[in-house]
Amino acid sequence: MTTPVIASAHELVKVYGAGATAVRALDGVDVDLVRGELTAIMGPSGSGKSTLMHCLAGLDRPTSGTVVVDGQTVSSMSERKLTALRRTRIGFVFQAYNLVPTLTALENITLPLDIARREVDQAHLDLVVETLGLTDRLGHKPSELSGGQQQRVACARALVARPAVVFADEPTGNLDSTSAAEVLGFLRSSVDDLGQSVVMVTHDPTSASYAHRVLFLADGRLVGELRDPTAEGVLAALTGLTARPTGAP
Ligand SMILES: Nc1ncnc2c1ncn2[C@@H]1O[C@H](COP(=O)(O)OP(=O)(O)OP(=O)(O)O)[C@@H](O)[C@H]1O
Repeated sequence: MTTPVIASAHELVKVYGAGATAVRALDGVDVDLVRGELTAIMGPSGSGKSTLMHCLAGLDRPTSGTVVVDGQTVSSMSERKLTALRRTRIGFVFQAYNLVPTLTALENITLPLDIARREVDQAHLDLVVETLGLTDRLGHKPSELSGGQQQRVACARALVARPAVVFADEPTGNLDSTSAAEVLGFLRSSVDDLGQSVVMVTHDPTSASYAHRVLFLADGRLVGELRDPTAEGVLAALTGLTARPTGAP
């Protein structure tokens, strides 16, 4: 049975370093992320957004607390199982695209499936490629593509294996506003039309307004959320957060 929760954190704590220089990047985060939604994580610089995403995605181990993704307890998994989970059930989109320069767009898109020796579902590949407007760019190398096109290739690569959830870390951080709108529109339609679940870290209120739900972090804690946000609403919430005195509850 599929639950409505695709990923959850319970009493999640992440401390970097030790002693006087220790940094409590996450300070007891409890959250359920809903399947079939685009969730944005926002907050001031250093509030723990990337750390939360990395712990949820199994890229980083929490100091304490529990992370469950797609029904599996990631926080206590062996490294070998975690690698398998990341490869088969989780898709990633990074700010820097991370495409292989010597491969064509198509080869980049199918690379994770090729590495996992899984067959390409041609109909799904065609759908993803068409939705992303990449059909006539498949034979191009990354250096022959614009930044927006490269990021769309990275999105296609994340989606083609039908992961349970896609984690995107500042996916539009390097893009102009037109390309950013295309990529965000696609991430949203991958949820609305393809049934994907997507979690995205962003600094940008306009980007966050594409989400179904925005979570706000401050000082390693979840301090609020907005449903069906507007860019203005997100900006107002963020302004309230940055105006908080340091260490305020
Ligand atoms: N590997 C690390 N070692 C030590 N401290 C770290 C490490 N990674 C993050 N931190 C610290 O943990 C805190 C949270 O960092 P994190 O990168 O999660 O914040 P963020 O909200 O994503 O910030 P930004 O918006 O600037 O990217 C910060 O104080 C940061 O300096």
